[in-house]
Amino acid sequence: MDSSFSSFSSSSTSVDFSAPASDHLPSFRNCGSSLMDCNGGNGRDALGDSLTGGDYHYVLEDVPHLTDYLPDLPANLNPLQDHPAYSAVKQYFVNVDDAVAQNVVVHNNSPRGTHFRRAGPRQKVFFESDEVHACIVTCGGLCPGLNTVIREIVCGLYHMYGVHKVVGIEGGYRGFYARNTIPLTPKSVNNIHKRGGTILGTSRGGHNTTKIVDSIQHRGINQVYILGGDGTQKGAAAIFEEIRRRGLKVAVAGIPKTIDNDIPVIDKSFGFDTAVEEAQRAISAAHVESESNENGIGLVKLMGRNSGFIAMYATLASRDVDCCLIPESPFYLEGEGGLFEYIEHCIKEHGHMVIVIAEGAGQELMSESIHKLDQQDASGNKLHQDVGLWISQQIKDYFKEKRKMVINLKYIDPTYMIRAVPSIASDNIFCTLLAQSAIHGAMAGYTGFTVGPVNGRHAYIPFHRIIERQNKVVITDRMWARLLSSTNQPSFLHPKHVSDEQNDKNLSVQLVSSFRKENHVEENNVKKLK
Ligand SMILES: Nc1ncnc2c1ncn2[C@@H]1O[C@H](COP(=O)(O)OP(=O)(O)O)[C@@H](O)[C@H]1O
Ligand SMILES: O=P(O)(O)OC[C@H]1O[C@](O)(COP(=O)(O)O)[C@@H](O)[C@@H]1O
Ligand SMILES: [Mg+2]
Repeated sequence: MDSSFSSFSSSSTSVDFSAPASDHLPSFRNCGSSLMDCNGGNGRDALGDSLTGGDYHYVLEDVPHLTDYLPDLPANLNPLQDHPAYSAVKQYFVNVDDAVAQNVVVHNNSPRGTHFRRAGPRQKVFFESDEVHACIVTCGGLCPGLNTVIREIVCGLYHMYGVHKVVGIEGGYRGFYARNTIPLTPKSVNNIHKRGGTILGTSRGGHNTTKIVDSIQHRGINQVYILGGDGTQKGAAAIFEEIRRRGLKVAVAGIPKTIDNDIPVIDKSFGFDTAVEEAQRAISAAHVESESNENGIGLVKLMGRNSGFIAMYATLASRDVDCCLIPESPFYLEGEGGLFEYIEHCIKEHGHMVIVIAEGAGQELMSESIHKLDQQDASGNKLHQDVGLWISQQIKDYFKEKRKMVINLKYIDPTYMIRAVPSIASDNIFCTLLAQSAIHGAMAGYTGFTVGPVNGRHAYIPFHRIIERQNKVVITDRMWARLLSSTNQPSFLHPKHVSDEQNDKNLSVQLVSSFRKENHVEENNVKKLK
């Protein structure tokens, strides 16, 4: 095998079709969490030669199908073929072997690499319309667009597939076993997309796989639509495994929700654009305040627990921001090239400045200067200390005590306002497509998948690819370089400290401490912070 192939096979269960067609087993591919014969006797269309025996280095990271463990499941023709709106569409159904490439930037000798099954309606469905009993649950933090996805799942099931039994699970995962369900109809959800939040309620914690699957089984639910972030998708994967173990005809579909944009593989999560848009209002306010006061500093804290995408994109969009601090890019306060020096430069040069800080930035600095509290939320996510308040105080103290300068710092914390708003128009369309892709996948018998755009095309992605890591800003990528060039802020890093391992979770700390050691910043800095 060509050694270059290894970089394309990020999952340990990936199957390599790189060998010549005659050499490999054409019916094998990666079906979610286990390797299966997905081609024989399972009622599914066989994969065409183009998928399995075509060009070299083609990997399909496929999702499970109900017929993988229920081989005698009968298929029916998709009712959409008689639907007045869709039947006129040329090629409305996706081809059975359509796949979406994970890598679209290639060289003339590149392997074809990893692909995901393309989302969309299939000619064959594995559920009769009147047999479907679907449920929808929303888990984790809020995100603009949740209600739109709920609405579009309900309306899509009703209007595209004639499904009339859809219920909502109240209050996140624990609602499966602790609450009654809410009947959902196109009428009851008609206006919900105009509201922020989730009409179903949400929660952290409370994931009990056995109790949840008992409830699904007991209620006769056979399609489960799960809206949530990385934690939720882990929970969805556990639910799917238990359903498969029990041999139930229940499709489990995940719809990725995260305002932090921390879910990997997909291009972007819904609500993210709304959040960036809403953040502009806070940044503009910070700019106005800072411009109007002598030595004004406007400081805005935005969400981003481990990933700084909202801060980065809001900064790039605004152009009013002079410094953006994110969890992925360590920084330091004092000394040459530090934040304080840069603030002083901006104030002297322009008379004011705007700083955007993501909530997860600078946590390692804070823990050096204040008592560290190792707290978690009910889902096990690390609870951060308020970096906005902390850094405001650090800046004020430094300029008052060390520089004898009067500064006017205005701290704006719009975090919950940003995620509680209704989604903007482009997110509404995105939510609609996600909901419809999820419905088509479940009706076609796929299960154990998350739906999302990969290079602009919706795909079914196995859970393990979604939950194996978090999506982070790569500070050696062009986007971060664009940000640095737009704000003119220091990178806070010596180039030699930036390695390929930069997304290692310990790297922030390593980078900061190695920088300090080499530049003798530690003594001066940490003591002063204390
Ligand atoms: N590893 C896990 N296994 C099973 N369930 C999980 C796991 N991590 C989180 N969950 C559940 O998923 C739900 C949402 O997780 P959380 O991390 O709060 O939000 P998000 O899904 O937005 O990341 C919670 O109900 C939590 O109990
Ligand atoms: O206060 P809450 O509701 O726990 O939410 C805070 C967290 O929720 C988020 O907005 C999103 O997190 P999730 O996507 O994991 O739900 C984070 O940015 C933030 O740290
Ligand atoms: Mg999360």
